[in-house]
Amino acid sequence: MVRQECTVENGHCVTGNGDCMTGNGKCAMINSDGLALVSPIDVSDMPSEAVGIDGVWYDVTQFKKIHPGGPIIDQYIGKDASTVFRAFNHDPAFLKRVKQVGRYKMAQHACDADFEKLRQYFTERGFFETDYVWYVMKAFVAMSWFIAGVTAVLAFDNFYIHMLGAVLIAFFFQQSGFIMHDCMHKTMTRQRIKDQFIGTFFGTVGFGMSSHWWHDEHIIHHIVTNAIDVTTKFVDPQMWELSWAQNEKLFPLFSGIFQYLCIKIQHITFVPFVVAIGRYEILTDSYRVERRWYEWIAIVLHWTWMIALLSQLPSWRERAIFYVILACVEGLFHFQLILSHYCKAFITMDEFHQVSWNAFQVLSNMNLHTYKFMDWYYGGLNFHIEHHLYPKMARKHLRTAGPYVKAVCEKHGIDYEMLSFVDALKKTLSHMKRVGAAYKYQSG
Ligand code: HEM
Repeated sequence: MVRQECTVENGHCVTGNGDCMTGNGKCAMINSDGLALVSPIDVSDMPSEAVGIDGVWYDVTQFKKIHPGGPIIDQYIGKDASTVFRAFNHDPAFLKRVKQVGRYKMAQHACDADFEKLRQYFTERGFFETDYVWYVMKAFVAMSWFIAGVTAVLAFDNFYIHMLGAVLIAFFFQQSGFIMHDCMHKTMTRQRIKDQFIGTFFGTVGFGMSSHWWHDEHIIHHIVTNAIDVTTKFVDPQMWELSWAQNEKLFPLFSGIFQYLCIKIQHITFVPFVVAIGRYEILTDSYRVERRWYEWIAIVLHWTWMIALLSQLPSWRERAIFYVILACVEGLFHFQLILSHYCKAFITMDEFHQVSWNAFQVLSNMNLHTYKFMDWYYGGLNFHIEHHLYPKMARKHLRTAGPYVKAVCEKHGIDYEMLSFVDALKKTLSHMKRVGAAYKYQSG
């Protein structure tokens, strides 16, 4: 950690920890990624398990057990959660459910006020509202891929058309995945139960993975993106795999000769692994953990239609090839999420609570540069920085939000990165190679 020159306005440090009382411009601490750090809050007199919002401690000892956002709230006990509370569009009225148990001195990052102003501007422009006509079209597109895929299997007696059917079904999976993503962020009807139901229809019955399992992991991924606590082995669950380490900070989680060999050749295995086993991995991961009966009904429904479709193919060989093609094409779609994060900043949980949450969302994300007409293919999530900063924003508005977010980043010197898919892949592969080379063997 080093000290950086900081900007002083009206006697206050506007770059870093807000303690620049001397005005000598040398007081803000920055970490190795160049992020300004604020001093940790003094919690010595915090009376109970409390979360800080806008300078007030709220006792969550009981509430955390029923918090709809899940146990991730634990990570904010004794911490200031004002930014993340707003990022998930919590209604301030929710706070009436919890008791105030004290006050604390907030330390603010200069950029946060601008990101918040942007939120208000986007709210006024209706970016957090649902366009139902747009969603009807999205559902129509997804179902069209499905009908085309099924028709290719049922109406033709030709091997190659059957395999084309596998590709079409993979596109149905992709579009269903995006709709499930919206629903699990509650950005469709914006009503919890309805969105979860629609999300389960597209994500579990359609795509085949447990949508609620995915939601539970995804919420954590959004809040502690690219973060790790080595002591407790707590890590962004969507950003770590057993077979590669995309950042040096993940090294303590790996050991043994098998993982050593995997990491050493990770830049070679990365693409084939994602394509060939990505789908099987995500499905089996979700089945291993899932215990909710309604999810299991949806999983059975998925396999019912899938087996019924496969049974229409003339031989076991053709069925096997069909599913492998379908899984590989769907595996290709996984790159989008991976490329948006893998070569970006990683952070320890200690530092995580000292940096600006907004600034770190920008630094731990990358946008994919593409033409507007291709947004359907990326589900609009090619504007991943905007999605992470404003997870409740309707995805049809992410592209429009882009230039505004970029302007705030430029104002505050935060590196806003946007690369083409090919450049992002090249950068990720050379990053994986460099990280793999740095890994030293650790016995298990
Ligand atoms: C005392 C403070 C808090 C209260 C009273 C509270 C309350 C709530 C409520 C009522 C919801 C449901 C909103 C809805 O369905 O529209 C919710 C959702 C959520 N909360 Fe909190 N929350 C608090 C703090 C936090 C903190 C500190 C975090 C981050 C670590 C967080 C993360 C979330 C997330 C991610 C969701 C959305 C879950 C989803 O979309 O399924 N909350 N919270």
